[in-house]
Amino acid sequence: MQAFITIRFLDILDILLVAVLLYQLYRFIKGTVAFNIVIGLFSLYLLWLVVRALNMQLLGSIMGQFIGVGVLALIIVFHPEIRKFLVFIGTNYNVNRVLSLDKLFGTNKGKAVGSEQVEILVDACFSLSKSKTGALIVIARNSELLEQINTGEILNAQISSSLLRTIFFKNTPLHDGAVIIKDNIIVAAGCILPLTQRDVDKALGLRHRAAIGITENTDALTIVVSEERGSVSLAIDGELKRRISKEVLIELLEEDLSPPA
Ligand SMILES: Nc1ncnc2c1ncn2[C@@H]1O[C@H](COP(=O)(O)OP(=O)(O)OP(=O)(O)O)[C@@H](O)[C@H]1O
Repeated sequence: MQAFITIRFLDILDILLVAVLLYQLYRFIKGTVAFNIVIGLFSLYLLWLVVRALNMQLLGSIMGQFIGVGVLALIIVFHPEIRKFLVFIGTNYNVNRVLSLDKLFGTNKGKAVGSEQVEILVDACFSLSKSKTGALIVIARNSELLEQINTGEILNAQISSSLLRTIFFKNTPLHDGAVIIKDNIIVAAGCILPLTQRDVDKALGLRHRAAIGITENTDALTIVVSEERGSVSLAIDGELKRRISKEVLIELLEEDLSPPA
């Protein structure tokens, strides 16, 4: 007897790819207003299917017209999200890790920040925390962050605790904005980062929103020192680990900055 449904390997791959894409899309829009819009549109689509199944002509044709222009409307409404999503696909560290030219040609640069520099960095952060000096330090990994670097002042200086404390010293020209570190070098200071659009704790201000924002679409890590509370937090993959101790920060940095196996 002929099997009623035949499932090919490609069908399974197809379903898996759609599932991964939907999951990435969910992660991307979760907590944003786009999530509510998607739920609203999906409910409308389900309603339209029911209306069609019940053969309700008038309502069906009105909703059909609406759904007919739906794709165009979606592109217009979600223009910023679609742009961000495409950038995310292109710069996401997982994709970069798999397709990395460095890896292909065996020129992997190793750790973005060496163990010695991690210690200097952490010392500087806790010294800033003690004096309640606000700071925002981004460590770039595979993402180049050129767009953000270009908004600041290029320094290309060795990582040193005194330099970091000087940069963030209140009322100096470079204390506003973020420092970006790449390949063991302080590349730039006074950089402007994208703010997260997600619903975060209302107690978090712009510095913390910027720390989260840059890690949502890139594989960068961000250390943020609160000027108000003196607490130190670390943002990774759009999540903020708040009020962490010196030991935990060193541990997390060592773990996350290790080159991919
Ligand atoms: N988009 C941005 N990119 C980089 N730095 C930013 C950005 N927006 C704000 N900042 C920095 O954050 C500072 C303002 O921080 P704000 O007090 O709003 O944040 P916060 O999260 O409450 O931090 P704190 O706990 O230190 O007060 C600004 O002076 C500026 O240095």
